[in-house]
Amino acid sequence: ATVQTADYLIVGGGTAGLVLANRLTENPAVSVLVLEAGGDGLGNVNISDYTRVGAAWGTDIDWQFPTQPLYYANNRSLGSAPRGKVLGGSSAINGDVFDRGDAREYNEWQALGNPGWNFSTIFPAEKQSEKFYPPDASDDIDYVLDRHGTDGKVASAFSIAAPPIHNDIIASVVNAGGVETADLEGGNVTGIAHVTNAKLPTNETRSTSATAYYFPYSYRPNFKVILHATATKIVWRSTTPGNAVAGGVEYVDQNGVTQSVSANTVVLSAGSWGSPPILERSGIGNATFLASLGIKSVVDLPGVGENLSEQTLVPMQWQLNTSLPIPRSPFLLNMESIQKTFGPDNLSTIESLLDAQTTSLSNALHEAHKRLYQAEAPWIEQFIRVSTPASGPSVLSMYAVNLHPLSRGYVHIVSANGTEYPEIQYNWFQNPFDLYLVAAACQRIQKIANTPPLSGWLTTSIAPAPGVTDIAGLEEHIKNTAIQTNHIMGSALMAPREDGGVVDPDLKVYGTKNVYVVDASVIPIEPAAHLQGTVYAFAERAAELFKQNQ
Ligand SMILES: Cc1cc2nc3c(=O)[nH]c(=O)nc-3n(C[C@H](O)[C@H](O)[C@H](O)COP(=O)(O)OP(=O)(O)OC[C@H]3O[C@@H](n4cnc5c(N)ncnc54)[C@H](O)[C@@H]3O)c2cc1C
Repeated sequence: ATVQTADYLIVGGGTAGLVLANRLTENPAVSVLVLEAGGDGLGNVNISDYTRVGAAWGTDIDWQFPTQPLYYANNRSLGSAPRGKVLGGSSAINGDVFDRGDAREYNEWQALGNPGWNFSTIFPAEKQSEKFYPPDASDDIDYVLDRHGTDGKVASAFSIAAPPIHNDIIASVVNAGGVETADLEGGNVTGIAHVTNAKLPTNETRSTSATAYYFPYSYRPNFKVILHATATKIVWRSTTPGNAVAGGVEYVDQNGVTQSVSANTVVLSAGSWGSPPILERSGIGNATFLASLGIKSVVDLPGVGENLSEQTLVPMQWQLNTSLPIPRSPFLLNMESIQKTFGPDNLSTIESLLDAQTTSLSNALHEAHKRLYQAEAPWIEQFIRVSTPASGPSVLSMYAVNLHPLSRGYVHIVSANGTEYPEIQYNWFQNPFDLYLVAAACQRIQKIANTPPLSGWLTTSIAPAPGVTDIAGLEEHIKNTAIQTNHIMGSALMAPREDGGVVDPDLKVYGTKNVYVVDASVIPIEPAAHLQGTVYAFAERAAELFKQNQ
């Protein structure tokens, strides 16, 4: 086997991994080696054309992770779930929405026992990651420049001009008691506004972590990437209890041959379904579970693979009375608190459901969610777009997204075999709070749709069927139609060890001397946003920490 060495070995050249690799290699004295299971993706139009959302799913640049049937949603199967298997990772195949979370959410990262992780450190990291291109005045899209970064690496811009119906959608949200905001960035994510894409407007191509953080810097001699290299497990130099030392990583190359690389520091950036399985195969996880698979325990860490969080998305759609001359409009996002969703007089049932601890959510996370509620943090997103099929009238979609689900799933290996898919269970709606909340969110969307001037555009409801307006009927609609946002996180939680944590605030895995996780799996509280903007900011801040600790 070929042996290469580096100061830092980063497993996964995805969204977070390439940010860290880029920032560390700014110092020519530091060498970084990235192992990426996929290829470079160069020339793949399903990556570069950001409007082709979904075209890459099910192809060779998608992992196509199998998922378990949803026990609490009529045992429905979602089949396989997409994750990017290519340089850039999921930033290369995602929906390309680019936005960030609320200050109240980032401050809860710190309140959970992670000093230094709060809005005052994340906001500068957000700006550091972004290069914002303001829209033309003729596009009729508001923004606030100082909420954006203008000097960072990920290009962001609004997509095409908004059609006139958008002003009526905004007016109906306001008429139904909501608020309009000029720009959802900057830490107060409340109200309705347009949202940017990660794209370079000069040539209308997608900005990924590979186009932003790798390709322009691949000339650096200290920044090496091995493609088609699937890491299987950590190779230990010593397994002294409480202080295990990694010597490197084993991987399978494109010919199926096992190779190894050595490094002073091992960083897992293989994503929320990629990093926990590598830890488990390396002996880090629930010791009893690992013993059942014949794996010797190195660190007994029951939080590994647990606490998997995924925001659900429920379709609410109406037929328009006209066919608009656009295939699809840009996205509008309306972010609202639970108090807004229910109205002030209808909170008692949801409060008692929120108080009940019925899931595997740790007490610390449960308390954090209660504080978010008290602070009236954004909790429900309405993800809004108008699209026009090849024939027939246009369709208004106002998806209901639960930003802070209490139900938690898991990802665990099924054998010690390094390339076998893990078992993934989302566990949606295990906690009745989630189902009831989303049903009320659907009613809130129906109220907005029935409010002028938007109501004047709409004919029949497509989803759910016309007349389904009561909580019970909407709960069935939710169970039968909820799909992923693909914002998975939390499966290698940054939290105190006694609260199910896997990494400490320096992102170091408990019980090890030199193993870290830097990807969405450590993020402890969901942002009121689509996840990539937060992952970029998180990884920028992680890189700062690594540099400080060098
Ligand atoms: C279909 C889809 C749509 C989405 N839509 C949006 C959206 O519109 N807006 C938004 O903000 N967010 C969106 N997201 C979420 C966002 O893209 C992710 O949260 C984010 O990219 C995750 O970053 P990450 O670094 O944790 O993982 P990833 O970017 O997935 O990186 C993990 C990397 O590790 C590699 N890897 C995994 N295992 C191994 C191994 N064993 N050996 C070597 N390499 C390995 C993978 O190939 C990949 O390159 C979407 C995600 C998906 C999948």
